[in-house]
Amino acid sequence: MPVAAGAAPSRPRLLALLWPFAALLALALLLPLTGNEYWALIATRACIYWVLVSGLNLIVGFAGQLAIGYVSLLTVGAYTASVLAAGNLLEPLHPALALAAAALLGAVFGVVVGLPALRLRTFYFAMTTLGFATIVTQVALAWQDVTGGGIGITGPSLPAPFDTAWGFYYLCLALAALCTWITGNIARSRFGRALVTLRDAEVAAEASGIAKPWLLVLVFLLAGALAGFAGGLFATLQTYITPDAFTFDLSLLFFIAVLIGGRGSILGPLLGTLLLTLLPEVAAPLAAWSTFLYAALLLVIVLAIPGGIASLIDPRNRRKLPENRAVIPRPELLPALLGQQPRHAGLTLRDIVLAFGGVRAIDGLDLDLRPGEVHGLIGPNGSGKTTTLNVISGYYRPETGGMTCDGSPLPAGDAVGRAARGIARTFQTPRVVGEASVLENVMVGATIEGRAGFLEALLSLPRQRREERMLEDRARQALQAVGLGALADIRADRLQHSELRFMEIARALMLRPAFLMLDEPAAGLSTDEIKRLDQLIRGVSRQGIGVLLVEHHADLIFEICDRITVLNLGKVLAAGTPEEIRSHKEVVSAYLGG
Ligand SMILES: Nc1ncnc2c1ncn2[C@@H]1O[C@H](COP(=O)(O)OP(=O)(O)OP(=O)(O)O)[C@@H](O)[C@H]1O
Repeated sequence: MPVAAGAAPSRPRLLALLWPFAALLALALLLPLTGNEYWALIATRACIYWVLVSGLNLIVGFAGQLAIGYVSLLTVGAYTASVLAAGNLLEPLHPALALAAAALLGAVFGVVVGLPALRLRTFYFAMTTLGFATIVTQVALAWQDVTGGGIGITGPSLPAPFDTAWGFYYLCLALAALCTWITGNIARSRFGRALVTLRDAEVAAEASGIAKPWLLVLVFLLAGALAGFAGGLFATLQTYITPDAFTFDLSLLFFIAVLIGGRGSILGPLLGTLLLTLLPEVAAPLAAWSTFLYAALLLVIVLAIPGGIASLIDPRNRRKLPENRAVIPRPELLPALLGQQPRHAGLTLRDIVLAFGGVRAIDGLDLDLRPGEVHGLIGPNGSGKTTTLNVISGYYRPETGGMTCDGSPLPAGDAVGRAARGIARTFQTPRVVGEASVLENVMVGATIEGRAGFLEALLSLPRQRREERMLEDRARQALQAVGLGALADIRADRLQHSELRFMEIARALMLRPAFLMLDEPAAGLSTDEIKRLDQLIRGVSRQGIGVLLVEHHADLIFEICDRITVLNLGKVLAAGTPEEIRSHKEVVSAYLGG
């Protein structure tokens, strides 16, 4: 039921997805029937918090960035709106314009706060967001002429019909609903899937051509604008603000609302925000203990339900899976999925050298990968096979040597650019997003084909919806082809190891690649599964795709490869057809044995 990052759902699934939101909205619309203005105040506050948390959710819950000090953007928005409406800096602005300016400044500061995330990891980034929150509060205190310093400043007051408790409540409710809709749209778009893939499987995201900096900047812009706007609304609700209103507790509330809600969900954090806003009211005598209550609630959720509220309400967790299921690929579906590759010049490596400290992992390697051929790369452990794959896919930058792809140079060390050159890969240990469905994981493979921009995704415009439908159809086709069609809507972390290997192949095929590099795809597979993998790889190469196969299963290698390169201590020990390799004396004694 949570709106997880993912594919455009079919109609019954859409209804299942939407009814909790519709029920919450119906309850919220009926709230004025209570006639109790105190509830109007609490519910308005919950709506305003959600405007902020909905954006923060994309950063924390989807992108996995620990932005703890997000109260700073609420502060920036609240002061911007108040100062501009009061005319302390310029001529007084209309409150609506002051709120718009708060969103604008929030967006700018959102990016400023977010930029360190491009370089810093987890806790270091969390610390910078906290540092920023302190700076903003100090500026609000010190800039007395404008902000009123410790004495504070009057918040904007909106004109009729928003100048009554219920009038303002309806405005905030409409804005909260709008935020739910737009962030849900992002979550279900290629941008949402890209965010969770960057969070859980960064190398797989890069291999699919997903560029982290741009994506994060867009999300920081959006989340900052929402937080700034929420700040303006907060100042309106409070009618008067001082720096004390923006406590660390409040920042903690926003952050914990996302965590207890669950990562990669919209409904979970929405319920988390409601819970945390209502909790101090229900337990009013414990108000002084609110930080303690938040921390205790967080501990209970983390220990008892690590996936948060979202995991409790996610139907993909409950659907029973057949016990003795088998992956039966259908290579006959590959022509429709992949089309026929146009003839191209292949992929070449010349004189590649790469050393790690004193270890020459690759030492003068030449390799030619031709279209429509399966090229085996074999050798003992530590001979440089995976390193070769990482050099081709741009993760490692060789010290010397050059590469070309289809006749033009392949720049070293550009992992994100490989997808656009038609180079796809799988990993020795499958890199997947466990909390996303199998279908969503596979759809990530064709992220770079999306033409609809962030704004189109935000508003779910026709081109965006059309592309999503096409992408979902193709991903289902790819899953049928590798034999996982029946598991498309299951969470990936419920799959067996062998199924994950086939899922990674489906994700790579989504790119309709010119070259496919498979890193030990048969590892952990049963004999039957290896036979089926064999059929699948042959099917792929028949479509004109050049396959580079790194493998330890000699039977598979000699069965399907057109050419084989044998590495030893980073050097080519032998290269040729399977027959030539089988009768190569040094290979037999060094690697094949006997
Ligand atoms: N990131 C790294 N830092 C330091 N040394 C590394 C790194 N990656 C690989 N090596 C070293 O480079 C050599 C080649 O490693 P590589 O993983 O490419 O071998 P491989 O043939 O793929 O082995 P396996 O079959 O065990 O996967 C090894 O000696 C390994 O220890």
